[in-house]
Amino acid sequence: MLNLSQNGCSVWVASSTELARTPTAIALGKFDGVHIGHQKVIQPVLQSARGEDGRGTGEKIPEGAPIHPSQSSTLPSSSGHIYSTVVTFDPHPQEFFTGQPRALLTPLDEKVQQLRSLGVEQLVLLPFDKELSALSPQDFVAKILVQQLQCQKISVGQDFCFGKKRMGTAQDLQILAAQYNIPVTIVPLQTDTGDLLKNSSCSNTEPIEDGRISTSLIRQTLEAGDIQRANRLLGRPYTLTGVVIPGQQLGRTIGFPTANLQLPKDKFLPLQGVYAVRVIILNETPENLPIQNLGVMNIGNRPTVNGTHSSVEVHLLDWSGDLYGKNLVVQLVKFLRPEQKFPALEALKTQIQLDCTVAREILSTQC
Ligand SMILES: Nc1ncnc2c1ncn2[C@@H]1O[C@H](COP(=O)(O)OP(=O)(O)OP(=O)(O)O)[C@@H](O)[C@H]1O
Ligand SMILES: Cc1cc2nc3c(=O)[nH]c(=O)nc-3n(C[C@H](O)[C@H](O)[C@H](O)CO)c2cc1C
Repeated sequence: MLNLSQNGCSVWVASSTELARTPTAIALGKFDGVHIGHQKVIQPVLQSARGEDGRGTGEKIPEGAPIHPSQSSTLPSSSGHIYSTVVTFDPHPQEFFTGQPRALLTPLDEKVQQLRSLGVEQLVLLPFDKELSALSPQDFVAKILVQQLQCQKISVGQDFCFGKKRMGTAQDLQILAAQYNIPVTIVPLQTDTGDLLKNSSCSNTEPIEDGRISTSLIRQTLEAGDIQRANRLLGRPYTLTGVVIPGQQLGRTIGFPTANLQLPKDKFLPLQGVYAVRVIILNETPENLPIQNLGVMNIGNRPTVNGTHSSVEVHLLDWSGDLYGKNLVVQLVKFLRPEQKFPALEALKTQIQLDCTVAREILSTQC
């Protein structure tokens, strides 16, 4: 088990049910993106851990309290505390069935950060393998949720499916869990009303998409470069988080040094091209408030300089200094243009200058 801790707040990440802290209030799902639909599913388990629904005492575990991993096997909590827990699958079931690695909106570290900011105490990663995928819905509830995780309450989205061949529905879960006196909240699917309203005023020959907020919709939206919509569906900006690595030291020669980001290899990338972004340089000292900078980012192969591989690089406006080895959080705000091959570096330089002007204008008006 891995304890990721920052500012005294911890999310316990248990890679097996034996390592989980119990009893639990469980939000079940894949939760890639931790978007606003996911957040609604997670909400009820936070309430129960706070004791607002009469289950559990709501007794607070001191933030960052050191818990030794050897103490952490399904210990019933002596305080009566119910751990707000997200239970998910690792690898993503689709990756298991197809054998193809799947790019994620929120790779593990980012998912943990997002869950922490919502107030989740524990993330349990169920190893998705042949054995787990063959469990019947009845066995999944009895063995994993009840026996191993000592679940007191469950929350799922309306389209949740589980067990062998995805046979079990959210309603089945409700019926099965009722046998153990465990209440199940089924959260209705959230829709993107902003776009539904827009669609309803469009010509009626266009297919009206149902606007259901989903990981796939956000991936499509990012692939199309519609960052504003993706951010609305996520309930926060889509971010690329990584460490700055050295490149060919070319950027500085054209007056635009760029921090090259190394991202988790399973991070989902949006449409290639140039973006207006905000950049947080993560401090080594957590007491200091992180500083937010304005910037421009390019995702692409840099055809003008005969680049051989795709890179993600950011130029910070009105900033100078050394970023090598630092961790940056890049928040995407708006797609500006596709990447182009310029006949000469001078033309690229003129274009980047223009990109900076446009980005400055956008970033001064949009969040
Ligand atoms: N405004 C700025 N924005 C981004 N990086 C900056 C800025 N000012 C200074 N730097 C520093 O300069 C480095 C980038 O310089 P430069 O682009 O010349 O070389 P590089 O890292 O080898 O990248 P590339 O291969 O893209 O040229 C950054 O990693 C950072 O340490
Ligand atoms: C805002 C911005 C826009 C860029 N646009 C392009 C582009 O259109 N074509 C290209 O080949 N490289 C582009 N680059 C990458 C550029 O070639 C690279 O930063 C330098 O050559 C240094 O590696 C861009 C970089 C930035 C920061």
